[in-house]
Amino acid sequence: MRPVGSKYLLEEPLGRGATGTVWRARQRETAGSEAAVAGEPGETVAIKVLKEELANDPDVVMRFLRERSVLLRLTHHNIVRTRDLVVEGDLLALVMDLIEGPDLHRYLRENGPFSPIAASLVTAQVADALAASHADGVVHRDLKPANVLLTEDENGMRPMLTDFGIARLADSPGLTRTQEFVGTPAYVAPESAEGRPQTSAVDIYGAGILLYELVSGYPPFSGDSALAVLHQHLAQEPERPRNVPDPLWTVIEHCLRKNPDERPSAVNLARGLRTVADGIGAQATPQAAGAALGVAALLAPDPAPAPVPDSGAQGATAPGPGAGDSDPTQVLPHSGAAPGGQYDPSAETNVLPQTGGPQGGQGQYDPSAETNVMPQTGGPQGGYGQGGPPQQDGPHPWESQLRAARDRNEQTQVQPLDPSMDPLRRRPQRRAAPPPPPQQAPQGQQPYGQQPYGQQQYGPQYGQQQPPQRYEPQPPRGREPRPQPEPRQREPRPPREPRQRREPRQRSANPMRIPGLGCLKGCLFLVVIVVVAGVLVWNLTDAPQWWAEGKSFWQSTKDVFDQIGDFFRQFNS
Ligand SMILES: Nc1ncnc2c1ncn2[C@@H]1O[C@H](COP(=O)(O)OP(=O)(O)OP(=O)(O)O)[C@@H](O)[C@H]1O
Repeated sequence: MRPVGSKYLLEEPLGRGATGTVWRARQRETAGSEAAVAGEPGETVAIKVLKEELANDPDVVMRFLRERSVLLRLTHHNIVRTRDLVVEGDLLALVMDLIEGPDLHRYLRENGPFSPIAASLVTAQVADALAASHADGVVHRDLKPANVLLTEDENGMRPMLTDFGIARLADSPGLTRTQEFVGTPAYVAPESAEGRPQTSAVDIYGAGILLYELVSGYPPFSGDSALAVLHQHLAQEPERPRNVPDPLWTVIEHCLRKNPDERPSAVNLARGLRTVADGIGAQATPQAAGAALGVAALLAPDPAPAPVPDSGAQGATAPGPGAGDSDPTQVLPHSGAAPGGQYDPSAETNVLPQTGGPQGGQGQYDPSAETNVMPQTGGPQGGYGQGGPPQQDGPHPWESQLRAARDRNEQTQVQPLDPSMDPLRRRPQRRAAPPPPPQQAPQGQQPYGQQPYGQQQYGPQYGQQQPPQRYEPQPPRGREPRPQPEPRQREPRPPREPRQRREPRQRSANPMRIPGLGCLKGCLFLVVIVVVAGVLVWNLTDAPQWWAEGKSFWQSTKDVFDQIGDFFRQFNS
């Protein structure tokens, strides 16, 4: 088990994403006052260990430190709580509450789409989480089913939004220096795709895509390359799935407006979705049904959406052809086309190469726009705060703070582990072989049930049309291994001996195949041998004479016994 800081021990990898690996971990000691949750020794937690590329990027590290208090104070019923942030040597880690349930992406894959009511209620809770974070000035920016974990409480399934602030960390000037774009093509808002300034409305767009996917089983825009998907976000209107009732479609359509100013605020989205859920069931009162039909009136936009710091600073985001959006989460630029062509809803945060657009955008970072709570001890020196490209040379303005943070943790380091024993070097094991990719229902086709529209969608209860909608806690399941490059530190394996090619099985030259002939042949062969041997013995030896003698011997023996028998018969009579 690998220690993280002095307080935590990594136990088992839970999964790997674009920005790092999430581990099940255990608390060794109560955390200090810098942690949001002190915790108890022995408590289980989840720890996201950020990737080396991120941990080694000074800009990411500085953001990590600066945003520490923002992340730690973000608490809500539907947000996975960040308990602590750890900086240890070259390791950056977020300590979170451990959520035992699956994420929405996996749940969808295993259980199929939600009923319109269930989809509305789940998304309403996600909107609650967004409303709380937007009120705090925090925009998620990577809303997608994989970032919504499901837990269960007394009220049933509870979605918990995770990965807050991670997209922001990954989207550092340091990384954009390398001409990359962080995002998940299927969920990227048009303004993000174009590199325009972003606000909290990008999360509403993400919520709209998520809602669409929950109710249909597939996201509205797909294609054989990330570029194709991004173009659809920009230019194509989503096609309405047939099972979506009018009021729910009104909500989805508002969330997916190309113009961010026309999307509802998170608060209004949550309210609208609950109104829809109340009004589309078979047992809805006429009043509730009427309110649901008038939901558009509830979907007023946010008059003061939270801005995304640095947004619009990345330049254009048109990814190069072949930047397949079905690739697994990656941080390094893609090369080559996506295997399989079509968009895979399991696609995770992708980092897409940028092939054009305004240059030097990454230099427009404005520290004042950050939701920064930690005192800034000096602005970036002529670097990303000045509009020019970030300075790589010279000490980073935050370096002393970083060193102090590292020093705090360095003393807690335990003996370095043998690389082969180091769980950080191991690949996640828990996932079983990935199930076959979900079949995308053809556009406009009913994904579940065959009932005509109007009968099926107005089920009285949450999940009525799809009984397995409630999340049943399941025994620990394997997690699918993601195709990842081998960790760099691993010892090179000795080249394997090429396997000996097996000789193909020889078959009889006889083209006629008689079943059982193999055995029959053996028997016939034996009979022939016995007959030939008999003939030879009969003709070449004195066997006929022995036979005659033997015969006469047996005859004489028989005569003796006959005489004895006669004697006794006479004696008796
Ligand atoms: N707090 C948590 N408790 C339990 N499991 C978690 C927690 N956070 C994340 N996970 C799981 O860990 C895995 C990896 O999470 P991560 O956020 O790195 O992946 P991702 O969202 O697919 O990637 P990314 O958004 O970085 O592309 C996911 O399967 C997720 O379900």
